Amino acid sequence: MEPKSQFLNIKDVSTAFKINGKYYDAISHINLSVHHDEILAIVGESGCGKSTLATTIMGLHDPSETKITGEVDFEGTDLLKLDENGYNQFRGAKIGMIFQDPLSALNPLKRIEDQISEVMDYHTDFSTEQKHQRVLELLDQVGIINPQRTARQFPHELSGGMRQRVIIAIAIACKPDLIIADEPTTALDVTIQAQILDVLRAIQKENHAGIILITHDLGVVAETADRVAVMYAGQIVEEGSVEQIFNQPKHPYTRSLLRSMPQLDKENDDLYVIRGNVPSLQKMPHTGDRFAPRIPWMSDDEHETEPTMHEVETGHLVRCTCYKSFKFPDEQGGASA
Ligand SMILES: Nc1ncnc2c1ncn2[C@@H]1O[C@H](COP(=O)(O)OP(=O)(O)OP(=O)(O)O)[C@@H](O)[C@H]1O
Repeated sequence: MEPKSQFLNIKDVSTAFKINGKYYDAISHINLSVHHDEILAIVGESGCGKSTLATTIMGLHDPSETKITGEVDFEGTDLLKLDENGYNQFRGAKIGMIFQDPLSALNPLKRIEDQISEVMDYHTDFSTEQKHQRVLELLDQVGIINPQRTARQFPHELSGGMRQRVIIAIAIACKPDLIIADEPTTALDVTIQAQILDVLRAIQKENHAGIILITHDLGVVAETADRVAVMYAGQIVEEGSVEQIFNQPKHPYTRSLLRSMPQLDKENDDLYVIRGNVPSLQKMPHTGDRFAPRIPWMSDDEHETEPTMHEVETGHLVRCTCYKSFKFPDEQGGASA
């Protein structure tokens, strides 16, 4: 098999929001790449900066309220240098987006066909008939049973799962190389969730797209992703293949997330609860391991002062050397959780 080529390189990207006149980093010095033919999951609790990373790549921040540094190299173009017009050449065409809430992403007053055609109006010179055919093909590709009928319908006539399929159809209409899916299944029930993830996987295979899948749900990650980046408090704390992350998790945060995940085959009466909360932007520590306050039984000298990423195996990176001595209280005897 040919090695997968990387086409998105996020280099040292930080995004800060202006709060009461001062800038605070929501994501700090992110380095990450995405390859064709892969699903890269970004996981972490709410407030870790996952969506900020997605909206930074997509150029969706108001420059008067946000300070962004670094480089987002997409097939040779630094997206962060583009103005709104420049970005519009990429969004919808080479980069597709799928958000959590399909209802608010669709126009309630327009038929599904018109909403899918719109993106082609902008990025292709298809005739009306070509667009119509493509709409039917796309609806079929995302698993809609009766594309003719759905094309004529309005969003309120569709179920949540159907609407999310339509959003995916819009996102893939121009065969983008990159699809960013931010919590695409959170609003859906479990059965529909599985179907939508199947659709995403099929599209990734068919279109050779690279997909960034943002989720807080490790079950979704295990089911869907090829590679995983774990984010905590605006930083990537661990990155690796789905097998490396699930079978040999290293960072205390990754291990804590996995321990707090309900298991299908076990009684989940006393699931692990991660102490404390993700710090707010104003309270974000700038030195030391940002996760340290939530594992207070570890002593300061077990953490690096300025934690950096360490490659523990090919493609498996972990921030801070504290992973070497980290144990949960019940693994070391004595101290209580
Ligand atoms: N426009 C903004 N102005 C100020 N702070 C913001 C803004 N957008 C996000 N934040 C803050 O940045 C941090 C990261 O938020 P973000 O939404 O990226 O996290 P997330 O991991 O995607 O969480 P969720 O899963 O809840 O969406 C949070 O502390 C959030 O409150």
